[in-house]
Amino acid sequence: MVIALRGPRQDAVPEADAAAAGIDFGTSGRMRSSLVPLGPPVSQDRVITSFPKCYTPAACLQLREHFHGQVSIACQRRSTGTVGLRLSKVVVVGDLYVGKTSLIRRFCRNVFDRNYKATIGVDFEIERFEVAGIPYSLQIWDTAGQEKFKCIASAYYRGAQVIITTFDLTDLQTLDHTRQVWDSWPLGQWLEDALQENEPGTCFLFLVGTKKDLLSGAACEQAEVEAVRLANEMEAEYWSVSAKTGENVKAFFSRVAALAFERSVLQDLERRSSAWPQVGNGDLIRMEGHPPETQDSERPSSLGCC
Ligand SMILES: Nc1nc2c(ncn2[C@@H]2O[C@H](COP(=O)(O)OP(=O)(O)OP(=O)(O)O)[C@@H](O)[C@H]2O)c(=O)[nH]1
Ligand SMILES: [Mg+2]
Repeated sequence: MVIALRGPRQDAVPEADAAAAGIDFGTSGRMRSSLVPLGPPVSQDRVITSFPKCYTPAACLQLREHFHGQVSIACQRRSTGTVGLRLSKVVVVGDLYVGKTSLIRRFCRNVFDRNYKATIGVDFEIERFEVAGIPYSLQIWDTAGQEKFKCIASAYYRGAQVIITTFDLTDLQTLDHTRQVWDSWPLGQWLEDALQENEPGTCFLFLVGTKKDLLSGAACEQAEVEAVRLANEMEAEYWSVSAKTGENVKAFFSRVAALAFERSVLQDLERRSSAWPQVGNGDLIRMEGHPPETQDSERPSSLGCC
């Protein structure tokens, strides 16, 4: 089977950097290592210092204005484990022609092409950020909307931290379709594939309305009422964007990066706290005196992000 997969653009991950970081793109463009290249500092517009705001409070699952306390402390101490070395996976799904590729290209390359070129199979971009002083990278997967390519795309959904479900604000059939897909979960097409490949509750879901530039303010608000309702049902955060004008695109991906980063750090803290080495079989050692005090702030209590 031929898998159509295009790799990251060469200027994003220069081969020399990739080799230094142990990344091998081979001839297919497919990356074989999850190490992040040791490149130059990330560009200024990828530096996230404060918790990015949501699009609207009604469409948002969490209104916090700061990073989780444990995450802030871990970042200050630069004890975020392997988070800065790994790639977090973001998968963009939705009907054909809704603007998935355009959205990703606007963010990653700051370009917009009005000509439609259907995505064949899957494609990905790697985008480097610095979040709260820690390097962080997203691997953003663009999938094909055309039915005949879906089986290829579904193989790449595994391990996603974020699923971005897109629909076209000017074609509400694509929102209806998203609803049908959601309502028929666990049997509904692309969301089924994306969610089934991942543990329940481990992915952030976003619902994104595209082509905002083509609607008047009033028409957009009208379309958004329905979309926000569905987003709430899906427990997804809602955004409206335009790849053509770039409206909300950077703000949206900053939010995606910050939420995914925060969860990665919390998961890493939890993993490390549960992986303390145990000596012997665990019931032969008796502690005398008082155990050393542990600060509550150092102990991750849950993975909850609110
Ligand atoms: N005006 C406007 N047109 C857009 C916008 N986003 C995408 N388009 C246009 O919509 C068409 C489809 O965009 P794509 O990004 O290729 O759509 P896609 O979802 O990737 O399609 P598939 O790869 O087939 O699944 C193209 O002609 C784009 O130029 C937008 O924000 N505004
Ligand atoms: Mg596409």
